[in-house]
Amino acid sequence: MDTILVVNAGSSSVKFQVFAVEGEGKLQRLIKGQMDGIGSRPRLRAKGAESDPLADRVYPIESVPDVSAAMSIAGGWLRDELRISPMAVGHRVVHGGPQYERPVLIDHGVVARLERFITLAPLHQPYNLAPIRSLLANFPDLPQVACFDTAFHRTHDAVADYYAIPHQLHAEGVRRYGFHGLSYEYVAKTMPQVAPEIAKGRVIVAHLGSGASMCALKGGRSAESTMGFTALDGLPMGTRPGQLDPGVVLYLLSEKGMAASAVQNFLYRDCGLKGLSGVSNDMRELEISEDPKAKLAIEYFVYRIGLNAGMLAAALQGLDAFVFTAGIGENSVRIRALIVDKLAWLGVTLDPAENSRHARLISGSDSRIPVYVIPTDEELMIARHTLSLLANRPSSSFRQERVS
Ligand SMILES: Nc1ncnc2c1ncn2[C@@H]1O[C@H](COP(=O)(O)OP(=O)(O)O)[C@@H](O)[C@H]1O
Ligand SMILES: CC(=O)OP(=O)(O)O
Ligand SMILES: [Mg+2]
Repeated sequence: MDTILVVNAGSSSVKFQVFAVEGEGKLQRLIKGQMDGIGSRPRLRAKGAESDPLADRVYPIESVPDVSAAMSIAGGWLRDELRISPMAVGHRVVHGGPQYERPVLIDHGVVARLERFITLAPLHQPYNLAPIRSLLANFPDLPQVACFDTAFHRTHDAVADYYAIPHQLHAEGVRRYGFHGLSYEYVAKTMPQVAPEIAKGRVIVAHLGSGASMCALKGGRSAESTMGFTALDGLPMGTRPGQLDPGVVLYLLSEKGMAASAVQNFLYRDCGLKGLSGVSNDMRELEISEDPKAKLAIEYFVYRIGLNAGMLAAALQGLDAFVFTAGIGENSVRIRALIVDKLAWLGVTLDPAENSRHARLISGSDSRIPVYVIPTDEELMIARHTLSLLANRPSSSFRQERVS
């Protein structure tokens, strides 16, 4: 059976999925798993196509020191116990810089170019590249494809991606990119089945997970995003502040005497919901906390989403639908209700019963525009890209290149 392995490596986990390639390029999910708790309590968990449990194993902390080690344990399990030998591997790579507008087949040159963006995505890029390097070293003939969070946003009007700084810096790549593009692409591709007429129009998608951003879609293409040069900008997130006056960074450097590396760590790991609440970066814990600062963190999160919705509606010159996705957007009844309340000025209303049962359409029957919940699937998007890139190669003969 031909299979594609998809890897989504983060700072403390490696998520993976295996898809079977069926006739006419159809993909069937076979395995969904993750190795998390790297550096704390390493644990491999995986389920089959019917959510049947396939593995749940805990490892000694010293045997899984980093993402590469996690990847080799998960890879060994897939290869040795499940006899999976993929014809290709697709990876989520968060930063593709100005050059990559679409997924690309990986070679050493690609890896070297992507390494340049490590400082622009320190929470993601090093961990995205670690499994790529280790597979390239161990299986040099195995086709690997990099799929970028930034690529989907390359359809912005040029003016949208400038900062008001001297032009030379823009030419060097200091510009707005936008992230979560694989998630937005999946939602944009799903919209025509959900609401064909609206999919041609103006839609705001709110990807609310550990990282959070919003995207303005016009006719299924990205027109604006709340994120910019790095995944720090825009909405407040689990541990990142979102929009911040650069004067705050100057203050930390000059008044607090912090080194640049300390500021980087602070902005990526200690701010956002975690910093503001002092309780947790996890929305579930904030929702059950009685701490007034946890309530403030939720209020701030919702407030900023409301403000940014106004900005994106202006970018689109109107709005035909609003979509929630990712961990918080797909699961939190309360946060969705609070956000819809912030959209009341647009004539948006909620159907509380439909919201409570996580229906696809959660707006009220009198709402001026519909509000949807569309669960995202970045891994399926990566598998689709990987397959189509392989199929379009001039000399595509996968079977010769499989790992044996
Ligand atoms: N039932 C829920 N209620 C509220 N928040 C939830 C729920 N389930 C998951 N989340 C939140 O979703 C976030 C993680 O989202 P996810 O999309 O998985 O992020 P990532 O892929 O970036 O790790 C966490 O803040 C988590 O608390
Ligand atoms: C780009 C980004 O913020 O990704 P994640 O939500 O996975 O942290
Ligand atoms: Mg995510």
